[in-house]
Amino acid sequence: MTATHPETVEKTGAPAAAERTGARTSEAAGLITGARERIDALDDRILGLVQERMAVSAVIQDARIASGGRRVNLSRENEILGRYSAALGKPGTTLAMTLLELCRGRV
Ligand SMILES: O=C(O)C(=O)C[C@]1(C(=O)O)C=C[C@@H](O)C=C1
Repeated sequence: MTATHPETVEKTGAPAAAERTGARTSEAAGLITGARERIDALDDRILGLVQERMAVSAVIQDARIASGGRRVNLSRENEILGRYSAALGKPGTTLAMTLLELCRGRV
């Protein structure tokens, strides 16, 4: 919870746009507010895709385990880590490891 300076609180009780965004002009505050809406929409899609990935991964793991195999397939994980690393560098590797943990749990 962040404190709001009393002068920035409008009658609605909502902080002014400048306070919400950190901008020093109303133009910048308007741009930031619009761009944040786009980011929220993108994050909604990313979260939906992560949940979809988890569901597809579970289908694969369940089939492999039911056939007598193991939950984890390290050579496939290395392929995935390589793709994320090639696209995004070291943080991509971290992101891929987080996705894999969400999909198959901790190993
Ligand atoms: O591709 C597989 O074989 C999967 O089981 C999916 C998945 C993944 O989420 O990408 C999950 C666990 C495995 O260790 C490797 C990859």
